[in-house]
Amino acid sequence: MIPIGSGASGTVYRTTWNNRTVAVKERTVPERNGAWAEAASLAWLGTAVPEVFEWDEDRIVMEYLDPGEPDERAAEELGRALAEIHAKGAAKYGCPPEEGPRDAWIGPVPMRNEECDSWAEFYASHRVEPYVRMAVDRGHLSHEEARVFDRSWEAPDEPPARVHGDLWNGNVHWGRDRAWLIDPAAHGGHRESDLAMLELFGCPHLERVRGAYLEVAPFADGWRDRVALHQVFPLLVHVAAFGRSYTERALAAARS
Ligand SMILES: Nc1ncnc2c1ncn2[C@@H]1O[C@H](COP(=O)(O)OP(=O)(O)OP(=O)(O)O)[C@@H](O)[C@H]1O
Repeated sequence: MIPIGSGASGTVYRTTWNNRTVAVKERTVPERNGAWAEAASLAWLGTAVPEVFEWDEDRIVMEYLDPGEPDERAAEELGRALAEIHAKGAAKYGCPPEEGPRDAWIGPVPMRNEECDSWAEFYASHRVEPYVRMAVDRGHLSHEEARVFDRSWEAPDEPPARVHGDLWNGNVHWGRDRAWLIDPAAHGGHRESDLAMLELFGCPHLERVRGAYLEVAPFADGWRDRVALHQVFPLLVHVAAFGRSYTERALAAARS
């Protein structure tokens, strides 16, 4: 077992399994449903993701992805793959991945997938309020600051998309001649959210990824003005999980 990466939830190893080279992600943090949610998310997205061969509560055995360098062609292909995934759709905003758990995780904190009739309701109830509460409880947000998040969240009415759900730069794996999506927290969501999250901490060739995406699946007018709104959720997760260094940015996004 050769360690090849680690993150919030565990360590990833390269090893041999049934005569093939695989990646095994072992959970060092006991997260109920963690492996289940990730395995179900990977299967549900089904495009540009590693194949899952086997999983149990403590580990996922999946296709090993050779490492490579970001390049423009792979970035454009990634944009088109993302459009393809989104277009697979979802039954409702907030629905869990097929055969996946309602109670999942986003990084080191819990994330609940609960069906809602509108994106605005889903976003307020399950992607904003729980993390505002968590951040306040942990002393990372004052009660006065918390009120900034007590607002309505509006994005153009679209059918729910099948979203990756945790699409920050670290969850794009640049392989040999292509890019892969790893570590999803998939659910029925708004497709603008994935692209907005990818922009949050930057991503190599982001313009290429987004350009290729929009060529296939344009967003409604005004999407640039909504990037901050979609970034409120991942920023709040950072505030709740890691503390006040993200508070000002989260507040600014919510005020925009
Ligand atoms: N299938 C794979 N093949 C090759 N390398 C992989 C594979 N899956 C993950 N890795 C490597 O392991 C690293 C950590 O993986 P991953 O993001 O899934 O872990 P994590 O603990 O969920 O991290 P975090 O929650 O902090 O994002 C990745 O950045 C990547 O370099």
